[in-house]
Amino acid sequence: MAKPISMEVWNPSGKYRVVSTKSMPGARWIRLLTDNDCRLEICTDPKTILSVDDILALIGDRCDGIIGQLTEDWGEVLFSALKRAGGTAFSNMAVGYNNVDVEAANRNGIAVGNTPGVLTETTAELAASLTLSAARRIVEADQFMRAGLYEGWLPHLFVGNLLKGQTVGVIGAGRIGSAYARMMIEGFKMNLIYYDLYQATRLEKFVTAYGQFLKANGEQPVTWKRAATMEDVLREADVISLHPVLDKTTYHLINPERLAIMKKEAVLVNASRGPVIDELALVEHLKANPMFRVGLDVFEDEPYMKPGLADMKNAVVVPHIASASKWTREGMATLAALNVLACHLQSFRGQQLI
Ligand SMILES: NC(=O)C1=CN([C@@H]2O[C@H](COP(=O)(O)OP(=O)(O)OC[C@H]3O[C@@H](n4cnc5c(N)ncnc54)[C@H](O)[C@@H]3O)[C@@H](O)[C@H]2O)C=CC1
Ligand SMILES: O=C(O)C(=O)CO
Repeated sequence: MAKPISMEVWNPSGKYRVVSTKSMPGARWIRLLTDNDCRLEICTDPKTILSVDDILALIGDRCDGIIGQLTEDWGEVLFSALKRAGGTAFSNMAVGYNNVDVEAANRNGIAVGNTPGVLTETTAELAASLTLSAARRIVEADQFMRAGLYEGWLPHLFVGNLLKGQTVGVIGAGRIGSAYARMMIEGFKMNLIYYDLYQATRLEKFVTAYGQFLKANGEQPVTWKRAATMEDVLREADVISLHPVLDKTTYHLINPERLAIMKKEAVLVNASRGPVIDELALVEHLKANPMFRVGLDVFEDEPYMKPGLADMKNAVVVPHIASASKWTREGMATLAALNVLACHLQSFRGQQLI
């Protein structure tokens, strides 16, 4: 087992030992735990991604509940160690839980929580930012400016794509996909085509009502369509944003065949999970189609990019920051603490947790 790693301790005399593998924004989550008789231990090791061995050392011989991160591998080894340490609750500080083996948690009697909802708008806003940056070549133009290359206005300088009146395609129209769709429809009057396993009834109603509003005001109404296949979205849309969960059905959902049917000047955005795109195939597609642009928040082998991606001018890349607003990150931390309290510490029954 790895040597014990550095910890910051809150409320040392608390009855329940709760561990957080990272420091998280805000003070509310700390207060919630310490006010509810928890001894909170926050790992302060500077290592960005903790290994399974590091986390085993954090769990130790006694741990009632633990808050972990999406970069960590939560499987049988950790859940059985948590069970042996007397723990019954784990919360991921994320909505995505593809890093968590829920069946292993169930086998070991560990309740699992995630933090949906508080990051919906923040993540959708970042997807919208990536869409605009890619469509209007913001990063390329910024680099050009800083390199002192600007000699004056030119008719062909950094010509990009107009969004208004174009079609936005959303794959995975859940909380974030629907919020993104609304931003693009309301903000840029785009038409919608979406693909999801389930019907996005509220989104459809919104687009219908907004279309009627535009028409009543003498403007071109926006439209929506639920696609029968993902291929329909890829063929028809000018902008495609990916928002599904990552599981077996969405792994490499964007592959060479599907890239080939997209419009040559399409914009593809991914703020879901990296492995939803076959990143090597994407690099080849970007090389062969300079007018095809992508905005990526997530990568197949984070923190790395596949060879060649960093050289592509038609790619905008940011380091998994889609949920990085202060309000959201504090909300995620608060939800994670509540998950541990609500799932595990039954003795708090009847207490006001918020
Ligand atoms: N980049 C970032 O920082 C963030 C990334 N995420 C990612 O976004 C994902 C979505 O989050 P939410 O919208 O809150 O979840 P959600 O559960 O509301 O939406 C996911 C949608 O994907 C759909 N879906 C599942 N399998 C599909 C398939 N094979 N084809 C098409 N659609 C499919 C579901 O039916 C659902 O509507 C998370 O699982 C997470 O991985 C979430 C937050 C921040
Ligand atoms: O919540 C998630 O799933 C993330 O990716 C973190 O923002």
